[in-house]
Amino acid sequence: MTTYSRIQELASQIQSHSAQIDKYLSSHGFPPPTFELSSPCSFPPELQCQRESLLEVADELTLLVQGPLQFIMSLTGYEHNARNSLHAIVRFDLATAFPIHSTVTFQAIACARGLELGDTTRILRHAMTYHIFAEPTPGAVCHTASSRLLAENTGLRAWIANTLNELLPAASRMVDAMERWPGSQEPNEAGWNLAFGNPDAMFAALGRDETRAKTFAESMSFFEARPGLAVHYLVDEEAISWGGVRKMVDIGGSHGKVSIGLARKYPSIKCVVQDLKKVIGGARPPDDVEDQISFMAHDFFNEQPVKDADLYLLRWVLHDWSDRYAVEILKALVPALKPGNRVVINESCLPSHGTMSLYRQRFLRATDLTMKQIQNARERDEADWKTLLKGADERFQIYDFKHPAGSELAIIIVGWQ
Ligand SMILES: C[S@@+](CC[C@H](N)C(=O)[O-])C[C@H]1O[C@@H](n2cnc3c(N)ncnc32)[C@H](O)[C@@H]1O
Repeated sequence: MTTYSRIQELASQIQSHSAQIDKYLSSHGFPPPTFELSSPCSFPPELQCQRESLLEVADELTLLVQGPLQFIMSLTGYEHNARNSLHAIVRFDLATAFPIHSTVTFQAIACARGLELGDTTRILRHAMTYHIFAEPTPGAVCHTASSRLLAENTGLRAWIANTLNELLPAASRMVDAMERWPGSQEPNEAGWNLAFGNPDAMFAALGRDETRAKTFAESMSFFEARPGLAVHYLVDEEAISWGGVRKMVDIGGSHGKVSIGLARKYPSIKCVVQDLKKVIGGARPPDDVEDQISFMAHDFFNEQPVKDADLYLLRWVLHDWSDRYAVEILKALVPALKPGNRVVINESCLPSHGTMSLYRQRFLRATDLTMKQIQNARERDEADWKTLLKGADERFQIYDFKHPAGSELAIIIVGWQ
């Protein structure tokens, strides 16, 4: 009997997944993916699962074939520079320095942006190793699908700028912050504070810096537009029996995206959107749901003033805070709660041991580290959510953890006894 090694098994799975993807693309009239300028910058959403499976096995194969030594050395020795050429491309706006369909010289790009020729060439040639720009003939530069995306997508550029201006310096000081403030739960004792020599918590500090706050806001708008964060996962009747909800409070609800979605779907629901005064300022509901939505300035560390709601929502709020502060936010809600009320927490839920492949966990675990690096905040798994709620008040009872397929956020339904 022939026995196959793991790398052969993986290679055969790669073959099978790629064939299925190819078949779907060709039978639906999509071109096969290439790095060329004309290649679409994303895949049809129906291929999401198949692509994830392919990426998962391809990742394992790459790591196995590299071997531990080459893999660790590549991560530390050069992969970090992938971000640095991208940083330069965004900072100096190199992707818009020449028309999408033209081919120009390195010199022309350097001149267009007032940069030194040698630096420009080195940055671009490094980026080209990731198929960001190409050099079709010696000394000539043209766009690829990736560099075109950088030229045309302002949200993506804001995302990169925010990540590399704020998050990368914070990440690089995480271990120093761990040494200086071991186990700290304070939002102003994180890598970000050491990186910028700033004694204030990142969100507060950025709020006072108009330019950085604008880039942060644009980058979050871009990030939130991803399909995995769509509000329909929460607004669907399958997630929560919204039909029976008379009044809900969207705590830290920003400009009311969820409430607007709910009000449009359930004409009898009333929603109060709470956020900080500076965020909610002159916010007004859209005309078609103005009778159903109201905005209220409220700091969620203070006692919840709306006492007659039947459901309180915390969407994507608690992961911005360490347990010490998340408990305070939950405690401030307690005086408003009555038996039969529900609290819905819509947040990431880290997988329990053995329930998700290491490859698929990587994004979630990386996000968890980012939360630590910026504010000593965190992502949580089911056990962490239980501990957090019990720590706030024994009367919180978790009824259900829902993980809608395709959603990046779990729906945690909590009752009040
Ligand atoms: C990551 S955003 C989530 C927004 C919204 N819930 C959503 O799902 O899109 C966190 C929100 O918490 C708000 N926030 C931060 N500190 C707050 C506070 N002390 N009181 C009320 N809202 C606050 C922010 O202004 C922001 O709108």
